[in-house]
Amino acid sequence: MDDIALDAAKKTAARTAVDQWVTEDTKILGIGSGSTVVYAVQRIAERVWKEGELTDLICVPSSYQARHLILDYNLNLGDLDRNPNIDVAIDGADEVDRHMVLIKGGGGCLLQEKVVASCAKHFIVVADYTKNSIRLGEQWCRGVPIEVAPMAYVPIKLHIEALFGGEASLRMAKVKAGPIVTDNGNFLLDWKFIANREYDWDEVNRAITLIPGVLETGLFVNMAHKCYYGMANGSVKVQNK
Ligand SMILES: O=C(CO)[C@H](O)[C@H](O)COP(=O)(O)O
Repeated sequence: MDDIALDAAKKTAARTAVDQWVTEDTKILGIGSGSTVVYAVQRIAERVWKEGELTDLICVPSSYQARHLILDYNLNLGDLDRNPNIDVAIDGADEVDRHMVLIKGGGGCLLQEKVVASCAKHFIVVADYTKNSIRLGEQWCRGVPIEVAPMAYVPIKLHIEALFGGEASLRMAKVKAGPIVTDNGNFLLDWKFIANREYDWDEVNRAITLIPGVLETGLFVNMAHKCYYGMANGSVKVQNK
């Protein structure tokens, strides 16, 4: 499947989710990050600017990327100070398992994404079909992103490896020299867990979150309400909890 077909799948999933979940009753919308969410924002802008709907909708971003998208499409920009009760949040995912546990943070925005999702009554995931797995790690090979305080990344890495095996490595920037610095000024570890080991992701998430210096993990457990996958044949598959 080439990039054009994958993009088409992302677009169909995002547009379908927006049309099913964003209504005139939706006052506050959380906006996730990544390439699939761009199509969701485009569809919202189309409904606001071409169809004259949703004119009072306030969009709360989960990253600088999301903030810029909201501004670029001239939508109403909100924030959690003024809009802490979100009706619906729409976001992408790197992988989703059969229990709707997500890996997020491939784009490095997991901390704010998890905060925004946690403030939403309904958290809706949009993705192409390559994200839909039985088990985590089946298709996504880059591990679980973990946002950490810069001075603590080595002890955290050693702690995670001792607790759960695998290998956690510091995410390096591609253009800038040195590590990626997140929107919040932190570093990212990508923890490649042991494939084929049965992990209890809720327990793993709680244990990693308790390590001093960990800000957040990219494991989203019991958060997603529904996942929309754009399929290779042009249809949309909906996964429910
Ligand atoms: O978690 C994320 C960013 O931190 C993204 O939602 C995730 O990486 C999916 O991105 P894309 O829609 O580009 O596949």
